[in-house]
Amino acid sequence: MEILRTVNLTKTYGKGITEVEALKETNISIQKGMFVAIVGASGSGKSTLLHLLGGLENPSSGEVIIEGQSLSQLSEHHLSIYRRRKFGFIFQQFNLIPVLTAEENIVLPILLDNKVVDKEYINELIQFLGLSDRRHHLPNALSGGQQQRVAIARALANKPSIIFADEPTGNLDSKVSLEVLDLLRQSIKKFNQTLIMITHDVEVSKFADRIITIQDGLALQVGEVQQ
Ligand SMILES: Nc1ncnc2c1ncn2[C@@H]1O[C@H](COP(=O)(O)OP(=O)(O)OP(=O)(O)O)[C@@H](O)[C@H]1O
Repeated sequence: MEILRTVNLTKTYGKGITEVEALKETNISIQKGMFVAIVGASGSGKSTLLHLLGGLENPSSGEVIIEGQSLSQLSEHHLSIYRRRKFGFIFQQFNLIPVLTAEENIVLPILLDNKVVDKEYINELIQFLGLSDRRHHLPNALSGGQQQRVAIARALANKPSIIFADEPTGNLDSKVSLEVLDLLRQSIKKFNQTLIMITHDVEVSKFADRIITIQDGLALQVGEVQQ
């Protein structure tokens, strides 16, 4: 089942001599439950594509359609609610709040959304991500891999349908990277989620079910011909 589709999606930054066509007409379709890697050289347009798919930036033209809902038809206010409820974001920087414990960081997005914390699910997440004995620690008492696992738990806490990850293992050594990727892959299967992840690392992209390559702003789904 398709969860996300783009229709002639483009993004241009700047005007005149500073104009950059960061994303050329892109038509991709992503199936529910897939782990999709976006790969390409530096400056090829990976972050631009991820930010458009996740509703963090507006396209210059074209549309992002998620489960039948066009993001551009939502007001700024509704888009931010939609993003908070439907999406999880993981970045290279863990962005944890230093004065909150691991567990408090994980449940923060739920509290900010005025929702009741599903304690059983949070416990399951904490256990699944191997954080049970670290839940009351502050971020600076955690290793890089543990901090990224907290950031992953935080991204999964609101049970998002799609997780967007921008080089989530970029700050981790290779052994820890593989562990984190394996956990991410397992968690999307366990919680029936879709993962869209940027990487420039070929080893990392091997974890994915599908690959979108991007070159000079032109995105192609591997194995599929763009119309
Ligand atoms: N806010 C912006 N204003 C102007 N140009 C931008 C902006 N953001 C990105 N660009 C340009 O758009 C192009 C694509 O950038 P993007 O960040 O999407 O690439 P990337 O593949 O994610 O790169 P990297 O791997 O280095 O992070 C680049 O030429 C970049 O300079």
